Amino acid sequence: MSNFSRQIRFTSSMIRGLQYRISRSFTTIEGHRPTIIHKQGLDILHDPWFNKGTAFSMTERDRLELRGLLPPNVMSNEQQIERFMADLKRLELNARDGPSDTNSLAKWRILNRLHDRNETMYYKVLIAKIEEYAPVVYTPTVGLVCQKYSGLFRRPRGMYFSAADRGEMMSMVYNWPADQVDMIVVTDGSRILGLGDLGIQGIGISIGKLDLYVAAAGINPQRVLPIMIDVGTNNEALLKDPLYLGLQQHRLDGEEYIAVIDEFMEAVFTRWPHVIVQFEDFQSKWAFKLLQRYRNSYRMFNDDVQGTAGVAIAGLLGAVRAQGKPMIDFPKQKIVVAGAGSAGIGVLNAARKTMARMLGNNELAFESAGSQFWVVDANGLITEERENIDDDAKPFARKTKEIGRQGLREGASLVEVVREVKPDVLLGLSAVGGLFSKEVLEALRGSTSTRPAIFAMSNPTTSAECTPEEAFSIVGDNIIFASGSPFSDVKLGNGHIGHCNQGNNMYLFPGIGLGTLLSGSRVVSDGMLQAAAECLAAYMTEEEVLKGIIYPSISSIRDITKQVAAAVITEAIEEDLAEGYREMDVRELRKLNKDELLCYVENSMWNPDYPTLIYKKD
Ligand SMILES: NC(=O)c1ccc[n+]([C@@H]2O[C@H](COP(=O)([O-])OP(=O)(O)OC[C@H]3O[C@@H](n4cnc5c(N)ncnc54)[C@H](O)[C@@H]3O)[C@@H](O)[C@H]2O)c1
Ligand SMILES: O=C(O)C[C@H](O)C(=O)O
Ligand SMILES: [Mg+2]
Repeated sequence: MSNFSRQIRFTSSMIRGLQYRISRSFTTIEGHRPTIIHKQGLDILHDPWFNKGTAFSMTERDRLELRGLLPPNVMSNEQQIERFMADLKRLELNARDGPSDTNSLAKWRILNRLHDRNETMYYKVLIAKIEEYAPVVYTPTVGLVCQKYSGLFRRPRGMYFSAADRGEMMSMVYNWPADQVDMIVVTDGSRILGLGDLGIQGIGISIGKLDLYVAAAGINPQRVLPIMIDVGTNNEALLKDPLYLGLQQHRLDGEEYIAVIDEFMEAVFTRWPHVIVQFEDFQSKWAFKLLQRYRNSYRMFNDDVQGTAGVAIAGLLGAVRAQGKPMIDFPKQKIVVAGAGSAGIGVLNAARKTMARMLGNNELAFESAGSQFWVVDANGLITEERENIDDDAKPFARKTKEIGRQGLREGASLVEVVREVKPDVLLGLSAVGGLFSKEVLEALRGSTSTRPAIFAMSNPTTSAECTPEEAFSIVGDNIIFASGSPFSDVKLGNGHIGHCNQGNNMYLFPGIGLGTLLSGSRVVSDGMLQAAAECLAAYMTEEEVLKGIIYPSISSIRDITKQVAAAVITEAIEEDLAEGYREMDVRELRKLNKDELLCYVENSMWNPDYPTLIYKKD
């Protein structure tokens, strides 16, 4: 559409200006160029990208034929937000007993309606109050939203490709109005958080992830696209629900399934050759296969496999430092992992590689690193005796002889494994709420570590393997604790605080996406992912980790994302993958020193400021 192309042209010239500024100084003052639009009056007020509501100045109201269409008192940005927040604050006052599902959903509705009518203000609120509202637009409330999506759906957001669209996708992509899309988050709804198959309703997770792309990575909201690929659902309740909005058929499988995803990938990359596609919440069965299928030919990554792995590595290294040891001691950690799905296996592979690198990066080192992990799934401890073992889990199956010596056996329960292994780290990616029961946590008291670490990473809150209260009260005040969904810190008896870190892939995926975009790399390489993880690990100071703070606060997510993106770009340049982005071609990119690169990243981030609007006839 012409609006979009105009916007894009302006952004290009802004980047040119930016290059100039980078060469002159490192200030980040963004000149606000006007935006030319081709609509007037009510059409503007009904367009969430241009609507400023009561904040339209009188001159703009005259210029855009808005006079009389709004109440006369022009509000400042601050007043506008204050008026909006009043609704949300009322809800908070009504929720004295803590957040209830009804209350969280009510907050989501209020924010979602704002998103529908005024994008700039929505992101202004989200960025300014990310600590308060990430739990509403992202985990845990987004889980609830997905569970109820068929009922909550009002206005469409994003695109739906279904099994019924086979053969049509190449033309369907042109129904999306934007000529430029930077970031797609796609799901098939088959494993939404720890809530299982939610079919088409899983689109909520793509929307939530992209909200973080805008808020944390400053991706322009006009260039993000949430996508749901509806290949059916195996959720019997949804199949029977007459109000379910998706295809009421069982999921496609095998070649038929792959054909749909192949067609989708070809279609989106034909229309937007530079887009980055993040795969989200695909059941493990497909997560790895699709990643292997596409990662060398498309700009894509799987957040659950690769983003989670990096966040876990950063946390695991933080836990080593919190024990007062150097990171290089990581290969000595004994790690029990509960869950061998896309997330668990992703973490295991990355942790093993990291250990192997520290041990000398040879075959022997890789073998030796493998012996630091004990993996427990729904059928207990995984050993070489396991029948029909998944190829992805096979490298982590324990040898029968070895575990015999440890007093363990195939299928041993989690509590038995923890009791016998006495691990330094207990990490859960099982999607089973409460899996780290009193018995399991009591067994962890026998850990040989001075500061055992517990990662209850499953989402949403109801799927967390344990709460921080349970962990601190049963295992002890000295533990390190992280959970996937947010929990409050715990007050410990001695007046100290038991820190509840949020170990969530939100600390990496926005930076991986932004870094890939700005580097112009055609693929997301292992090295780029590793650089992202190392950057997050290095973000925490010695003082913080010794206090048990191994992940940053979400309030600094924009800064973390900037650093991660710069690390990803640097690695892409080093691996000769970078091709540059728009006017910042790779030669220019190579010339930037570290500070200049950070400045370039920051200047490339979209900020939620109302642009001056100028009307021009189409
Ligand atoms: N914190 C994060 O950033 C993050 C990132 C990705 C995924 N996750 C969470 O991880 C969870 C798992 O995701 P996934 O894609 O790997 O799911 P999945 O369903 O593929 O895997 C779950 C695994 O847990 C195992 N399991 C089930 N019951 C168990 C039990 N009683 N004891 C031990 N293991 C058991 C299953 O056998 C399977 O191996 C989800 O809740 C998801 O929200 C969190
Ligand atoms: O969505 C999240 O909060 C993290 C992760 O991607 C998950 O699937 O749980
Ligand atoms: Mg996910």
